[in-house]
Amino acid sequence: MNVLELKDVTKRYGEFTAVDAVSLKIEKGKVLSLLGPSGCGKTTTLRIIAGFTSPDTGAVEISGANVGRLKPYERNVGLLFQDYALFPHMTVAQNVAYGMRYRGTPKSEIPSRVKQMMSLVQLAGMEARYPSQLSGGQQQRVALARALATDPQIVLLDEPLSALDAKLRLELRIELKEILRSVNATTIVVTHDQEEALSLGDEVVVMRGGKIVQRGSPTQIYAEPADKFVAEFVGRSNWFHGSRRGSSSEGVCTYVTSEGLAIHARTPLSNQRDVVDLCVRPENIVLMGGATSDVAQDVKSNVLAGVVLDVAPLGADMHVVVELPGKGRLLAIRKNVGSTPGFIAGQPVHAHFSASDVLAF
Ligand SMILES: Nc1ncnc2c1ncn2[C@@H]1O[C@H](COP(=O)(O)OP(=O)(O)OP(=O)(O)O)[C@@H](O)[C@H]1O
Repeated sequence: MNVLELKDVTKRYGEFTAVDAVSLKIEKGKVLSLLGPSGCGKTTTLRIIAGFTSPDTGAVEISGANVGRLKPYERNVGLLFQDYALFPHMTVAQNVAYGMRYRGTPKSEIPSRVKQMMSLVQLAGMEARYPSQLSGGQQQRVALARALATDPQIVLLDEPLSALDAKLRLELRIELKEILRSVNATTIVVTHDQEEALSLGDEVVVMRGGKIVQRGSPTQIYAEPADKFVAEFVGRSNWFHGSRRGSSSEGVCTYVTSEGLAIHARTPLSNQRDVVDLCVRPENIVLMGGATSDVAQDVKSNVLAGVVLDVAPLGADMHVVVELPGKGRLLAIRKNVGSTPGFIAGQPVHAHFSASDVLAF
């Protein structure tokens, strides 16, 4: 059963189309991340669902009912918006209770519900404080408690963690995920941060220019991006621009870059164009030391000779930049290297990656 359905929703501001024929369904208990660059229409989509903005065409249905005529407070929606701060003159408890009073929850039930919400967001005991007496992270947790207090059919979170510093952001992200799962909240979370989108969402919807360009599981979005935009926007990548040489062998085409690099890529028949952009994820590149490669290069693998330019040990991962003399640079990421010896700048290496790990657009 779909808790929310958007049917062909369009919103224009003058000549400008902010949301362009967006259709979307979300099932009960699922978390959907809406990801895209600034200005792609994420917030407008959320505002349309919440009822703050009316679409020009299309329909919004919540649990099968068209809510087009309902005011925001009449829609059973919980909100945590960027510009929807806590009320500074109200205590934490009053803030959390706010939506319940509005929605006509019996007065006698409110204190116990506030208590329940405070313990859910791990702030029990802070009910009497004012927002100014809380840290940024605590304020966001109160805002989340306020959004969830009415047990809404759908929870809309717009950049819920963006105001926090990096460490707190990560901590609260994990907590947010747990809380949403524990109350089985059907949620749309808007973010321009790809890591946040991939880690929070059961599914990710990528938007560009008001349109949905791809919807899929976090793994699909990363491993099978629908186009160059998604591949560039989600995750890190190395790019080559190549022209096809000869015909394909076993589904693998060879492309030559303007710098003269030959790259083999497994490309579906439908996409064997003459000029393509090629993408290799840094995690798929294996580096081997030594000036000569013992691995025979066949059409299914790529072996590029280079020299280590820079090594950045980033915790468990190691980022290695390789200079391909006269032919550009490559970033390789070695995961979970732990205490294994790394590479050093100036060291000759060979970068190996399979043709099936090369995406062609
Ligand atoms: N009330 C308005 N009047 C005119 N243009 C608007 C209005 N609201 C939004 N827009 C435009 O619509 C586009 C989409 O805006 P929206 O806020 O939905 O983007 P977003 O993807 O949420 O971006 P961000 O990540 O920066 O918040 C933007 O180009 C914005 O300038």
